[in-house]
Amino acid sequence: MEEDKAQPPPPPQQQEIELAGDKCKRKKDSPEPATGDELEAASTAAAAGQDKAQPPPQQQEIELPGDKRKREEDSSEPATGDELAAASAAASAGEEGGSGGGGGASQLHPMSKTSLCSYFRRHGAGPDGCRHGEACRYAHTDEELRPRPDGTWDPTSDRAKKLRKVSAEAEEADEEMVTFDDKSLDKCLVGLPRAWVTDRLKTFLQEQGISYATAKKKKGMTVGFVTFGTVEELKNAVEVLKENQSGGKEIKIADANRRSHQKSHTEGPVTDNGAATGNSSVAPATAEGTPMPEAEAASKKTVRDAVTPLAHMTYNDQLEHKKNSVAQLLKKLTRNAKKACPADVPNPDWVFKSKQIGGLPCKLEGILESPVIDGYRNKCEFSAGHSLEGKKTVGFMLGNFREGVTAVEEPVDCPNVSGLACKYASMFQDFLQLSSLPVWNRMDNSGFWRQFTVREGRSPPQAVVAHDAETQIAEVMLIVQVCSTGVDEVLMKDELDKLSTTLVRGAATCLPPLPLTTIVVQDHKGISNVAAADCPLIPLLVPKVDQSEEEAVDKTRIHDYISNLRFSISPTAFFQVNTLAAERLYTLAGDWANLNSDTLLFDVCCGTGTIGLTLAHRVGMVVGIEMNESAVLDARRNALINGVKNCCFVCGKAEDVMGSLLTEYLGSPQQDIADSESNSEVGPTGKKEDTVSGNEENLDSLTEKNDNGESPQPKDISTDHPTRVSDEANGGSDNRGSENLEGGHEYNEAIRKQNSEEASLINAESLDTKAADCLEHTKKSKDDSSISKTSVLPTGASQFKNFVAIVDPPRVGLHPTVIKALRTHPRIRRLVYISCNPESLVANAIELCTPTSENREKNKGHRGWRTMSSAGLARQRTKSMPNSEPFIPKRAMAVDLFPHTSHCEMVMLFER
Ligand SMILES: C[S@@+](CC[C@H](N)C(=O)[O-])C[C@H]1O[C@@H](n2cnc3c(N)ncnc32)[C@H](O)[C@@H]1O
Repeated sequence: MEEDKAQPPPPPQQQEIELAGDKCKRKKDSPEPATGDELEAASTAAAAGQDKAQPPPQQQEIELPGDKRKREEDSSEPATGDELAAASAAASAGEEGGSGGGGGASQLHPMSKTSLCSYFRRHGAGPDGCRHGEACRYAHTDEELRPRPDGTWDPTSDRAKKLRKVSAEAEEADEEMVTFDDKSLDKCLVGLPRAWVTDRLKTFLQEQGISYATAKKKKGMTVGFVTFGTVEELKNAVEVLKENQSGGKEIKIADANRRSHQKSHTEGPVTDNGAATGNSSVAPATAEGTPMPEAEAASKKTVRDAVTPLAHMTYNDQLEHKKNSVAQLLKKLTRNAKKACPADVPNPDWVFKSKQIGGLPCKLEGILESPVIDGYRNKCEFSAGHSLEGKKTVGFMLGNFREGVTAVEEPVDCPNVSGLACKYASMFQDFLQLSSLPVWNRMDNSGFWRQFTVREGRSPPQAVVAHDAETQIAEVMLIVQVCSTGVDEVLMKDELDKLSTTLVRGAATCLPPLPLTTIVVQDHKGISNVAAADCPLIPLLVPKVDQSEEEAVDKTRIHDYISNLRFSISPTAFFQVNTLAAERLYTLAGDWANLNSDTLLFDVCCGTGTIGLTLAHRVGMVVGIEMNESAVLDARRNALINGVKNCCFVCGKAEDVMGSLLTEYLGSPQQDIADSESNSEVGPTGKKEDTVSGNEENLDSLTEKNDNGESPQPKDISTDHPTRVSDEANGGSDNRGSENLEGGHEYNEAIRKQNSEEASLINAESLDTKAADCLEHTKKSKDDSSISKTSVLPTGASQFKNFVAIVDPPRVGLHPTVIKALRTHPRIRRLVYISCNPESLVANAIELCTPTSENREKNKGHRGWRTMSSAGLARQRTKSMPNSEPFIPKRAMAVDLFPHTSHCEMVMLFER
């Protein structure tokens, strides 16, 4: 924080660092007085151990908790050890002060009997020992010992030793002494080498793969201050530092609080994750047009630093940096699995072998680079807000709102953003200058214009002439997020029409003209940044001559290509932001999954079906699971437009449907595989046909139920689709809150139309038998219980021999229920985990790979889970994991989908 230097040194009374639970003053003559921006450190964790390597007195700026040995200068009470011996000797020479002696408790000096008598300890009573007997002011036994006025015990006493042991054990068991909360990301590092300067600290953090927002080392002190961008970054740092010591000395992280007078004057942490993705809601801290507060103006962060913090490195260095970070995180898996392994079970082999590969749980095979390094993002979410100068701006936030940073700056010089996206952002920004409606103010949650998203789709691969990412963009979807609360409908419609005209004209007048496929308005009335999936969408159709209504509806989607398949993408569906790198990612996952025509592949968190569909030709059948209904409709449409017939997609939360789907397709986890095989007979086709009792009956009843007594007909999936769309299509209640918007009706109508259009296309004939059965099955999968009731094994499902799951969850990772279902189903032998957040991958992997014991613990509710690290929580959960064969981590590879940022995808193979 450069600006610190400009500030005058604080008065001596500000030159303090407070460590939690123990206010310890720095010496006033400290060689490095705390500057005005100094953090007041409140440490709960710094305590134990730090006092072991105390510097010479003149260097000891900080006393840490546990160092409570400070004595009043005028105290007549010596400490234990030599001082005590000396004092005792003096006492025995007749210099007894007035404080010792016997007498009743009421007359006791407050320090009397609060230290052990070293003479008595060494020699007992008698001529060479303590001659004072009961009158001795020091305690002769632990029983006689009294607590000191501050509640502590003589540190040499058994009692104190026991307490220390207990607290050390508590610390070991509960590493969460640091607050893990996104409101307390300011931390101090204790135990750093004194000689280090800030740059050395930064290098150290980088070497260890610790991401952070800001770091500062106090010269000549053992303390540094680090502000993390996210709780994940903090948790990683805690884990890594526990393992990696500097100069043989452990570095501890402790909570630190900014001095109150500093709070409004320090820069907020800026996360690395590229504001490009989601630093959406932005508001000016001041009235429109008023410059930002001094704190923000003082910020020297550029939007490039905020969005692409690695852009200053060469691409090779970026890759190296990411690979190292991933390696550090992977080591956590080994450590935690070892820690969580029950006492009555030996550590797994891979844990033993990890020593040969530097603590890694398996080989890290490197990092796949992105085929495109600049302008690769096919989706940019620009915030609408005010710049530092108070200008209405469309771009990226410079920092976090919670830290008081609300400034938005234009996306200049952010190498991950395409020129096309910048041009559209600039058009929208120009429009805002003249709009009569205000930009969103996050301070009071008011305003109209909130966010502007540019989504790009590329030409089919055969049409690509040049390898410049920009020239491949063939379709563009613009999503304008507004908040219609309290806004006059006529005015709003007028403004949106004007905006549409501006964007269409702007695109046409660019040289060369910019593609523009569709403009959609999203009406988000909530406070949070992220709009709900069912937030009303209003198409502002791009006017085109001779465009039929049906085509216009279709324009609310764009298309992109992966592995020569065409993907239709609706406004809210997830699609990897770096399409070409995603292609590599999916291919790698497919290669590791060891697929063949006997494989039934579960594509968990499948989005628009990208993974399952691109791998469908390598497997017997794919079952995709996804909670976003638009994405599921996209996935089904994508299967259709690419002629893929062996995929089906289930709409539901994986945690609600996974267990039942596995039981449906693979049989119950408890059921012995051998039994199930012996229960199956080989049918006339040579395929095994399920003869598990009850299935036929259930099949009959299902047929009955479905057909209502009529002969089987292709189903309109919109009529019994388990999601809300189907409810709407059935004339059910529409809770999208869009009835006040003409366009809301229009879009909902469009959705209905799409659904029935798809329904007429997706029928039993267009899919092969297995997938059609799956579709039938899906219709029953509204919730877990309904799935269980529908105990129909899809025709042909029993023919598969190889059951593989490829999971690609969101940042939080897989829900524990999904992990448990996958782990406890013995027929899932292979699992490929694709992760955009190695931290949550590690947590999930701990649960997948830690051996379990026959004597499993009951779930105790995990008190304190809110403050636990994800790894700590995962360890706790392994204790109640049903006894089951653990997976073994086999190989891992990082895949760089996000050049210039610190983010990285990972693929990891687990087998058993
Ligand atoms: C990282 S994306 C992966 C999507 C897809 N595999 C792809 O590569 O395009 C994660 C997906 O998981 C979905 N999702 C999030 N939570 C889920 C849950 N609990 N159950 C099922 N799907 C979920 C999201 O909607 C999103 O589409």
